[in-house]
Amino acid sequence: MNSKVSSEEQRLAPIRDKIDALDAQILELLTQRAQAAQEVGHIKGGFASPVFRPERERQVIAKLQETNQGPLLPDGIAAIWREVMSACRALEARQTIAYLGPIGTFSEQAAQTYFGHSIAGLPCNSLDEVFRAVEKGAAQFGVVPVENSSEGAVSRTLDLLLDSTMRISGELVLPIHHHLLTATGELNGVTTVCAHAQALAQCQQWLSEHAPHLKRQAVSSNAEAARMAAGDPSLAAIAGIPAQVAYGLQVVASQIQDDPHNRTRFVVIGHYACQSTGQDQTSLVLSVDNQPGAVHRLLEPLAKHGVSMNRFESRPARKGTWEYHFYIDVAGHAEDAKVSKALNELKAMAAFYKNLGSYPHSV
Ligand SMILES: O=C(O)C(=O)C[C@]1(C(=O)O)C=C[C@@H](O)C=C1
Repeated sequence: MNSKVSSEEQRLAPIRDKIDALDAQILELLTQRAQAAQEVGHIKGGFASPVFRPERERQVIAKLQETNQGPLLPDGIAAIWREVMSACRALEARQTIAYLGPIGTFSEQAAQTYFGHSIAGLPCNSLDEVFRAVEKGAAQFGVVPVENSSEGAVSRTLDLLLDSTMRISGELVLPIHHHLLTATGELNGVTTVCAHAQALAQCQQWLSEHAPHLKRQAVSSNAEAARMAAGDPSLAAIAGIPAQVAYGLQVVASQIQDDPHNRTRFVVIGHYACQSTGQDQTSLVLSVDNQPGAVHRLLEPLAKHGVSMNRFESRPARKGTWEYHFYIDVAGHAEDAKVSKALNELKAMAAFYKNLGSYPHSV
């Protein structure tokens, strides 16, 4: 060992001893926390009530972020306590979470980010299957994409939310970084690039500039594209790092999405109705009779009661007529006084009204 290394080791040793001692204390505290969660689990078991409480988990994280003095960043606090609560929750009952598979999709990453890693994942072949899995009780919750910052709404999810009996009980926003991947890390012999249609659209400028010769082929998911590219030297895939790792691919070019801030918003679907936390959002689907000014009038109760609208999206009602469903997110919980008044008035005016759920805003 040279003297530089040995002096570094000498200085590190006492700090590492301190870290070991702190870890032992953290483990002791985590053990006590896990035992408390087990007690909560026994009480809930007696009432046959749900294990996962998104509003409580959000409160725990928000309170810690408020009292945190640094140097840990708020995102770090959220990531650590999501995993802590995931492990504690699994002691009460491991939750099964359905998402669009196969393994390595952004949906899987979203499910693990939101629920932590102490879950049983249920990868599904389609968004329809995710909804069915939760409806039938094969999973307690599902995680589905609703909108992307570059490509807009995920229309199949909107249609399924409209027809489903399930509620939205949470949301999360995930940065989406796409990479060009092949089995060898090179493009020699590659003729076609595969990805989900949304990913191809999110990378279209980059592909036109840097790989105009590649044929573009839309497949059911980016992870499926990665799986295909792993076994076929004529294929490249566009996918994220989880898919690259899952299928043992090499990166040809990283971060090829046209918008560096590309993000996707996911919602958590299930049967659970969240209580108010003071930091909530409510998602609605509405339609109005086809009359001049009807949409404007419909939204008046929101302004009147000071409820802000976070999102407004329209989808054809799929009846062969020029009718639309409006997907609206408003700030607040449906049981908050002013939101409740606004929604009652809005419901009275709408030709169709469905509350998809009130849930805590993402932290
Ligand atoms: O407070 C509860 O209801 C718990 O079950 C405990 C706990 C936690 O670990 O803090 C775990 C699971 C729930 O989703 C919420 C919180």
